[in-house]
Amino acid sequence: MSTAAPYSRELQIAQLAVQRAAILTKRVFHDSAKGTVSKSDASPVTIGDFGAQALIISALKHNFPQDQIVAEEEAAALRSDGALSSQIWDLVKSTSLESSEAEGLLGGSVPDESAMLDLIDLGNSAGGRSGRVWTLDPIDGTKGFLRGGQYAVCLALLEDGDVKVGVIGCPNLPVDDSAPLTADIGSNATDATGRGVLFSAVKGEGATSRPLTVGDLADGKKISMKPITDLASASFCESVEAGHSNQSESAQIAQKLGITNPSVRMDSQAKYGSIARGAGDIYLRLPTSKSYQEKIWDHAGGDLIVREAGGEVTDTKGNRLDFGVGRTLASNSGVIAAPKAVHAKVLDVVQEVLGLK
Ligand SMILES: Nc1ncnc2c1ncn2[C@@H]1O[C@H](COP(=O)(O)OS(=O)(=O)O)[C@@H](OP(=O)(O)O)[C@H]1O
Ligand SMILES: [Mg+2]
Ligand SMILES: [Mg+2]
Ligand SMILES: [Mg+2]
Repeated sequence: MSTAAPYSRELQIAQLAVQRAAILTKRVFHDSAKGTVSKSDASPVTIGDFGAQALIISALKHNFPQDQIVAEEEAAALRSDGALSSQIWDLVKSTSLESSEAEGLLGGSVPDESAMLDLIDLGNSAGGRSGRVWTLDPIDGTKGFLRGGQYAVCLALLEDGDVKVGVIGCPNLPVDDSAPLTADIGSNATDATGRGVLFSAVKGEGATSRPLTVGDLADGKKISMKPITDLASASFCESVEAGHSNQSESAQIAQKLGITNPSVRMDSQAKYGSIARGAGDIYLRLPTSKSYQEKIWDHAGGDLIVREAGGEVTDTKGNRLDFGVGRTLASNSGVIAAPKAVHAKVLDVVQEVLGLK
């Protein structure tokens, strides 16, 4: 007698929900009016972020009504801006998967505009150490999205603070797992043929990649990090924004490790997916300020995908990322992701340069 793979239903719903949301974000990218507004921390949010959040939460509520949701966006700004809200509603009501069977699994369309706003606000849970919590970044790397660079639609399931399922849709990464890591800022690579990848992982079951929206969900191929023995040939990636990661410290670390390639700067959790499939080797995110706390939706899926592909992910103190303390990674500082075989060496140099040892 065969038993279903663990979390198979959660994985299937998460993959379909991310696919549908990614279709919405691509529609927004090709539309000149992105409805960009500036949030209180001066970061941008677009109708794509709001629309993708509404569609994914709708699918989660339909399938897992008891689960908590921690998502990046909230509807407050839309409740006081009817024009923006109706722009998003136009998108949400007209975006669906081609397969009616898949649409049925997601619970079909959102009933009306007011329900859409309420769905967006269901992402306001506090998170924490107990129970099932989905964490969602409808567009990770909004700045990358706006400039035609990398961005990702990110969804993960935590159970008692532990990541069990991670799904990351990257519309602008090459499908080919062996394509070299490139910074493609402003390269107009968006939607070019051969782009769009869906990374997935279930705890204990490994990590996969597959084309984002083409083919059967069962088509996922196992991915693993590149076995590296010689750090001199390693490639490392980091944020585009200097305010998100200390790039002068990372350059010193790379030099001390003997890495000769310059860093590849790309937005979003596409960095985690890229190293998990061996297109790159190391992801460094070094804190720029003591006060900024990383958000759980910026890391949960990527943390699992890299670890299931044979990597190690810690903060700069060497601790595993702790997703059970709320909406942020309040007890962590920075991120160091690398193949298991070299992680300790990388961490050692990080701590030396940061004066942590
Ligand atoms: N000060 C500071 N420090 C560190 N991180 C920050 C900071 N401010 C914002 N953010 C979060 O960074 C998310 C995108 O960062 P990335 O490194 O993936 O991309 S980027 O190259 O920096 O754009 C970005 O995600 P999105 O808002 O989903 O785009 C933010 O959640
Ligand atoms: Mg944001
Ligand atoms: Mg983000
Ligand atoms: Mg975001």
